[in-house]
Amino acid sequence: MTTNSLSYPNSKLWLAAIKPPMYSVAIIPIWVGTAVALAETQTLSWEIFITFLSSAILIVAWINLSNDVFDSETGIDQNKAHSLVNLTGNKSLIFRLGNLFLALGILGILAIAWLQQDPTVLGIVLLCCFLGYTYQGPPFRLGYQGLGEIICFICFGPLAIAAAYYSQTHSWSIASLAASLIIGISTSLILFCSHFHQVQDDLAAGKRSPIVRLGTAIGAELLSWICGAMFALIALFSIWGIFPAWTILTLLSLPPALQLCRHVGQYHNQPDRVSNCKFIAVTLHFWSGLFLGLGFVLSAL
Ligand SMILES: C/C(=C\COP(=O)(O)OP(=O)(O)O)CCC[C@H](C)CCC[C@H](C)CCCC(C)C
Ligand SMILES: O=C(O)C1=CC(=O)c2ccccc2C1=O
Repeated sequence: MTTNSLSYPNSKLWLAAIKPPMYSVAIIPIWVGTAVALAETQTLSWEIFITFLSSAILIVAWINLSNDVFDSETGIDQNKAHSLVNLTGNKSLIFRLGNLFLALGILGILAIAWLQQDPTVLGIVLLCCFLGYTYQGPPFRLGYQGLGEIICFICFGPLAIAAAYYSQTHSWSIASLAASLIIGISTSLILFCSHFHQVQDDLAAGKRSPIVRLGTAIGAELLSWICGAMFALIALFSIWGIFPAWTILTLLSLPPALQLCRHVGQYHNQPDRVSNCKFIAVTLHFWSGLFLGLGFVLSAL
């Protein structure tokens, strides 16, 4: 088996660089927006759903590849063996590959806009891509000011879910807006958790992530409050009748939420031990999003 200078098998480094579980952030908002549309209209265009899903995956691939490119320019990824730029030693290849994914992703959304003779979805997705660029690309690099979580919330929550819902219905809805708040929170939690183990590297590169600003102890406490608020919102939206009763299924994702809060609470200041918390947050995002969408689909039957 091929190994690198740190004696990690190269296959593991490549998997860590490609981050397959992270593509949950592309799938879930399209699934939830489409599920709300199905529940409200009893109709579903599979063609639009599959095209939107493929485009979202390609766009998230672009944001990840370009993140490695832009981070290689600021030096923040110097110690990150699983950066695609460090692994290949070819920044321009990763940049061009990322741009190809972006172009293909936008092409899929263009096809939806052309098919429906309506540019609304295209406009929303282009706005997402621009905001995603401002997170990491020059001259903005807003992630370095600690603004990543807000951008993430807006893009993967209200914007992505409104676009997925609109692509099916050509209208807007309160339920889809409420669902987007839940998905926006759970997606931002992933980014928030990804900063706990990177405080030293972030400080050295001048990146003032929320965890650099707050410290790991307050960050861990805030994480528990945000998780609590997320489940409280789900319960309130169900009680108020904005969500159908079946969405109570989302409570089945409480175990990963509890695991995440306990794990970060215990190890917030131990980078080696807390480094996997991002993937517990992905598990929470995946299951809560899956059950939330399922709740809407079941209510349509
Ligand atoms: C690449 C992202 C985070 C990595 O951040 P960081 O540099 O701290 O981590 P590493 O240590 O791994 O280098 C994700 C950033 C997401 C961004 C804030 C918002 C992106 C918006 C998307 C373009 C929206 C896609 C919408 C689609 C689902 C229709
Ligand atoms: O590599 C990462 O840490 C992340 C990649 C990514 O695409 C994403 C998307 C939405 C929220 C968080 C994250 C990451 O943390």
